[in-house]
Amino acid sequence: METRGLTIRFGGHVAVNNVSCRFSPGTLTAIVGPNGAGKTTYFNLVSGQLRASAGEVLVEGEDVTNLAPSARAHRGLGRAFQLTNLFPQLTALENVRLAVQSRADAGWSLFKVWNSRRDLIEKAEAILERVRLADKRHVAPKTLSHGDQRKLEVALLIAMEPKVFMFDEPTAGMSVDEVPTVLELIHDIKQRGDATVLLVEHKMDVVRSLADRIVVLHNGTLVADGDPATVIASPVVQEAYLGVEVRP
Ligand SMILES: Nc1ncnc2c1ncn2[C@@H]1O[C@H](COP(=O)(O)OP(=O)(O)OP(=O)(O)O)[C@@H](O)[C@H]1O
Repeated sequence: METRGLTIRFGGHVAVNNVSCRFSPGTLTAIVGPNGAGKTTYFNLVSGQLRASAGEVLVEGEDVTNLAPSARAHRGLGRAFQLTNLFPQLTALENVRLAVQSRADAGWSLFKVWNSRRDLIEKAEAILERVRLADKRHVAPKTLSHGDQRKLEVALLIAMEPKVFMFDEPTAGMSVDEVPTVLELIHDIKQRGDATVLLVEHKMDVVRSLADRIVVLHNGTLVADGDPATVIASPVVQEAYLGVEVRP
């Protein structure tokens, strides 16, 4: 996935400013920066929730800039959303079943398709197992703990088999004991295949433990890009992101 000169203006304010960046399969890139730096807006531009004022988004060389979010999702851009795409009246397993069916172009009927496609059932169950939710398969999403809801979001994303996984602060609001599992799942996604993983994250310990590369945004502009140790040590990050005053 690649963005070229990606820019959005809100009135006179440039929230994302001419960001050109290429992300490779098998790599987890953390996008960091202070509050209001433009990280979530950049994600919105990539996934299509916002339309760019200028620039392009490319997936495997194809320009998707003018496509709606659903069409971008079909091209392989997968973004984890907080339960907005869940069916609350269905169980965790049924939700994953529907996502698996949708990916297999097997339609949206839960019963008709389900009885004839044992392979899809097994796939949904394997995904729930992979995200450590097998024992909660028959539970309604809203009764799950916050951490388990996040795991279910990851399950739905895995079911869609995207080329690019996008996580925006995946551990936000989670209790301390729930964090490691979700981080493990994200690590596992990167390890398993050749997925491109993008992570917006404030917590530097999380970034350090997961990222192969760090991109820093500041006032909408890309100000640093490289391997974690180099980027974290760079004066621009010490000053702009960590708030350390750097003197010559
Ligand atoms: N729809 C909008 N209309 C006007 N301004 C917006 C809109 N969306 C974002 N902005 C502005 O764009 C800038 C970037 O916001 P954004 O939420 O992308 O930052 P962020 O880096 O994700 O911050 P945080 O870490 O606090 O989530 C901010 O100044 C914000 O106020």
